[in-house]
Amino acid sequence: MPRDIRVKICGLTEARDVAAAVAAGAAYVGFVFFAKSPRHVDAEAARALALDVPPGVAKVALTVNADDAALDALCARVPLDMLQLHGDESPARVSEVKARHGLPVMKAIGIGGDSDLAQIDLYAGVADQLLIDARPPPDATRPGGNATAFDWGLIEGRDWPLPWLLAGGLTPDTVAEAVQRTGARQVDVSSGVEAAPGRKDPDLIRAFIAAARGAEG
Ligand SMILES: O=C(O)c1ccccc1NCC(=O)[C@H](O)[C@H](O)COP(=O)(O)O
Repeated sequence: MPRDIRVKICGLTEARDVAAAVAAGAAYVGFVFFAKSPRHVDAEAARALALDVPPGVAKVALTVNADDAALDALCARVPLDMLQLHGDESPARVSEVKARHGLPVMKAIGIGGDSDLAQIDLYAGVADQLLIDARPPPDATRPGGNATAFDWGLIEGRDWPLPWLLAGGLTPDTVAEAVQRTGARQVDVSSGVEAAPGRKDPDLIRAFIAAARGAEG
C-alpha cells in the first residue's frame, strides 16, 4: 500500500526549481545559507524564492553553526517555517535557537557507523525533527549535501519519538528502496536531483518525488 511520504527538496536556488518542487508535491523546500556551498543563497535571494511558496509547503533555512546575529538577520528578512541546524550545534544550542526564534528546529545528525546512533537520542528530546544524514566524507568541504549514502541497515527497524527525515545520497532510483528498508516517512534530497552541483534539474525533482511517494513501506 503506497504511503504518504513527505519529501524535502534542499538547496534550491532558482524560482523555476522551487515551482517544480511545489507542483510535484514537495512538503518542504530548503534554502542553504553556507557560503562555501554551491547552493548558497543570500537572504535577499531566499526571500524572493520564499515569497512564491504557497501555504502548506514548509520553507526551511539550513544554517551551519550560525550565531544569534546571523539567525536574527535571516529570520527578519526571510519568511521561514523551520530552521535546519546542520553543524555542531549542541542540544542546548538547539533549545536556545528554538526559544529565541519561535520556529521549529530540525537537527541534522551525521551517521557513519553504529556509534553515531547515540546522537539521535541526545537530540530527540530537544529538536522538533531530525534529519538522519550521512556523515560527510573526511575530505568534504561542507557538512552535508555530499551525495553520500550511509548504510541503511544501521537504522533498519528503528524509530524515534519525533518526526525524522532520511537523507544522504538519495536519488530517484534509490529512494523507494531506502524508504522500504528504513521505514522512513520523510526523505530529503539535494545532489540526487541536480544536473551539476548547485544546479537543480526539474525533471529529476519530479522523478524523485514521484518515486518517493510511490514507495511501499
Ligand atoms: O547542500 C549543501 O551544500 C549543504 C551545505 C552545508 C550543510 C548542509 C548542506 N546540505 C544538507 C542537506 O540538507 C542535504 O539535503 C542532505 O545533506 C542530503 O544531501 P545529498 O546527499 O546531496 O542529497
